[in-house]
Amino acid sequence: MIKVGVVGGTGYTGVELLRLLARHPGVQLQAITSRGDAGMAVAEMFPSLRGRVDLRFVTPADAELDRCDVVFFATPNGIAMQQARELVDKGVRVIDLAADFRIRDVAEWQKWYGMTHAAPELVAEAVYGLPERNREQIRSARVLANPGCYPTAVQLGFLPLIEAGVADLSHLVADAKSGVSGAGRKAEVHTLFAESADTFKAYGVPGHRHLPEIRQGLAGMAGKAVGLTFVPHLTPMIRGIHATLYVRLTQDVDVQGLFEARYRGEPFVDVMPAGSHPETRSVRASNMCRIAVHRPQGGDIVVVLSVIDNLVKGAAGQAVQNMNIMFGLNETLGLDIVPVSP
Ligand SMILES: NC(=O)C1=CN([C@@H]2O[C@H](COP(=O)(O)OP(=O)(O)OC[C@H]3O[C@@H](n4cnc5c(N)ncnc54)[C@H](OP(=O)(O)O)[C@@H]3O)[C@@H](O)[C@H]2O)C=CC1
Ligand SMILES: CC(=O)N[C@@H](CCC(=O)OP(=O)(O)O)C(=O)O
Repeated sequence: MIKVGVVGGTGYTGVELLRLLARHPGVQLQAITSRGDAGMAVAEMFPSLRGRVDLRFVTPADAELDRCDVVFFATPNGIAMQQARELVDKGVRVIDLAADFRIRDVAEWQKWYGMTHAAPELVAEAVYGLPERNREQIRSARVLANPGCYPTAVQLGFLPLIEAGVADLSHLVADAKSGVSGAGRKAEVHTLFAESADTFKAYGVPGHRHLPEIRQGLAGMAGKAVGLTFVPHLTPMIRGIHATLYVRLTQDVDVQGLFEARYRGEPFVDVMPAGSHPETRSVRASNMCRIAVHRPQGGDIVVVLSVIDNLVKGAAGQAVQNMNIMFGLNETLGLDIVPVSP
């Protein structure tokens, strides 16, 4: 059994991790932290976990995380980087759901995240956990940077076209919409029901912190820098990301065949039949990314539609997928979930 610690068990990605780990046959939950609710039974805060998780929250200081085999950080940016060194030195593997280890250029990270990096030497060795791209490196990772939610949906949608060298790399466009749980559980005015329901808006147009992460990933696929416009939107739904991507083809290819070939055998990417329009509802609560590819009126613009659940393939589910790979388990263990519909 893999002994697991979760730092940040009271947040949305934290409770999603608990939902997945509680039914994972290879895992034993060892410690779940909360600073403010230490002492409370986890199942008292989250009755959905009654009969599944019998631990109480403990403070991070009391969690004895060094007794774990792996620790998930489901915490705000800037927390994992303070504790990862000590854990890794004690042989504990770290999976960070935040962005501390995602950007290889530390100066670039510091610019976008507005803080000084506490463990730049670990950034160099950290592995970016997008299994469809980095599966081999993930196996031996000691520090795993779990991708952001928008970056997961966007990168999986662009990947086959960029790897095949058929995309105009100077003008990639990603128009993405997220449910409100993407902003986390902490209280903020813009996520109040009366502020976020029955309305729709873009944000972060001049520059969102996922822009450098996506650009880095796409440049890695292309072998050179890419030009990307990324516009996130907040939609009045709880879960889900819908990314609409626009790519100009530089040569005539069978795009449907290209996507099907690239993702054949991938357990968590479903290339839908030509002409499909995937809904976020079709992946809700599951680790699946569903993709449809269009070429409107047979022109040279490809429109890719990519949907994920931001809390699962966009966070906790992908983190468990990465843990499975890191520990040599079947990659789908604990993740065989039929989406909730409606
Ligand atoms: N929501 C989403 O869809 C996605 C989120 N992410 C990333 O995952 C991380 C967690 O997000 P999310 O679950 O939404 O956030 P929440 O705000 O819902 O939860 C944050 C958690 O972190 C804990 N926490 C806060 N500060 C500290 C601290 N200084 N030390 C230890 N624990 C702390 C809180 O617990 P307590 O206060 O009880 O200690 C809480 O459990 C973030 O970095 C986010 O950017 C990534 C992809 C998608
Ligand atoms: C809807 C919403 O607010 N989404 C968040 C992104 C989700 C997230 O937490 O991503 P990171 O892990 O990279 O920080 C945002 O735009 O800030």
